[in-house]
Amino acid sequence: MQSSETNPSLVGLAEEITKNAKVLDAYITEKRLPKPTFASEGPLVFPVPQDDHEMQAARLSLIGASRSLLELTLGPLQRLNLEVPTSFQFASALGVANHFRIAEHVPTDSGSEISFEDLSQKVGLDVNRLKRVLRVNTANRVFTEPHIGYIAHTAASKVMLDPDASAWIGHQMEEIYKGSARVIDAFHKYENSDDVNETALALALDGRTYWDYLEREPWKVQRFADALRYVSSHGREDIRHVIETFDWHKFGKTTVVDVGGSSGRVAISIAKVAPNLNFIVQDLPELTATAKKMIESKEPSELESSNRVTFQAHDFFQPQHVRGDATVYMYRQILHDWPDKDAISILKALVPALNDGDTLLLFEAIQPLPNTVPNEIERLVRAADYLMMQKHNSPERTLDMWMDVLAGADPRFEYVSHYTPPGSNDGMIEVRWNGTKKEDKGKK
Ligand SMILES: C[S@@+](CC[C@H](N)C(=O)[O-])C[C@H]1O[C@@H](n2cnc3c(N)ncnc32)[C@H](O)[C@@H]1O
Repeated sequence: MQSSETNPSLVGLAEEITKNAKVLDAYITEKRLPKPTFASEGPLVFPVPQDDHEMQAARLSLIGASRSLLELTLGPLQRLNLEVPTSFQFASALGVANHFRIAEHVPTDSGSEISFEDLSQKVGLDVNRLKRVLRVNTANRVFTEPHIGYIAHTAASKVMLDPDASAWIGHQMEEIYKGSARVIDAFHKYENSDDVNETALALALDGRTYWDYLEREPWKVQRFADALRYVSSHGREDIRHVIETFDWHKFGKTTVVDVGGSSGRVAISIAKVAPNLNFIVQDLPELTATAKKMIESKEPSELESSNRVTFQAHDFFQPQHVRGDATVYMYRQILHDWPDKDAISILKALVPALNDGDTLLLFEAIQPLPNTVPNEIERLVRAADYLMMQKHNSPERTLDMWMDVLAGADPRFEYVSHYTPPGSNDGMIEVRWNGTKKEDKGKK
């Protein structure tokens, strides 16, 4: 790490901010893109395309330098004693606003507003509580109070009008957030357990694993699928980073089994760019039923690719029964939900279906080593790993950790390649099944 990163000066950071802000502003002006603003007409996504790596790098530098400048200016004491604790109050108040669907009842026309009293009637929340919750949000630029007693949208509050974005906030604030609050309790109670039942989130969910909890509350299955759809189509989690850079044609005409494929969104996206591939999407019975309904309601334009996608209920701990037609088995963001011993069991359950030369694709984040990526990325990847610990007692894995899981499952899994596209959180690890390897070993 450069000393300018560990010991930056206020002016040096301000200059870096100015330099990158000018680059981005010139680009936005030249391309006639909408200017970023807090106002309700503002774009919901920073108006620079994801695949413009140069502009995204300028943006990342601007965010990084801005955060460093803010943290230095606050000073360590104010940052840790005030800024960090206040941030979870903002998160809580956002969760309340989202839960009561307040955004849907605030008029969206530019310049229009609604009184607290009228809003209280519409959302069914006591006016005093509503006012206090919303004023935390307005201080965070989610909604605004242009006149005392009246509420209007900002660009940020309009995010909650997207049902998938709202599902994501609901999943985070009504499920994940509860687990974050129980980490200390879980550490005391379960010490160094790596059991999926003994997590901070399980403590918050009456001892149930997240998947058990979902199974008993079907509408939350739908919300989780919607939340995944949202997060997988934005920013670093956008599945297109990997899908559009991977060579799907090399498999020829074949069937891909997407194990734990949720509502089939990833399979359908791949089917669009890979006309040679058919997909079987496997998931828990509740999700599979939901997915089938979602497919039926698809736009005609989506149907061409979704026709090549079928659904099957399958528990991935049970032996894989799709064999023969299928030569590729894909697991996207599956094994990161499981501690090593369970991830190994999941892969062992695949082995009976494999023929020599079949491919296993692990479509997963490959965790970078500390201090090898900009702090802005480091924050995200470490938070993701911490979340996996709270939720499933599982880790986000480095490449070496992935290799250990594969070796633990079966020595006949042979590493072929891995990569993480620029700007992507997801990576791809390609593995080939070498069915003759064990026999060779046996002859020795
Ligand atoms: C993090 S999600 C990933 C979903 C999908 N692959 C994607 O990338 O959007 C994990 C998925 O695993 C599924 N799942 C959990 N336990 C399962 C099991 N025992 N058998 C099959 N699927 C399971 C969940 O229902 C969920 O859809």
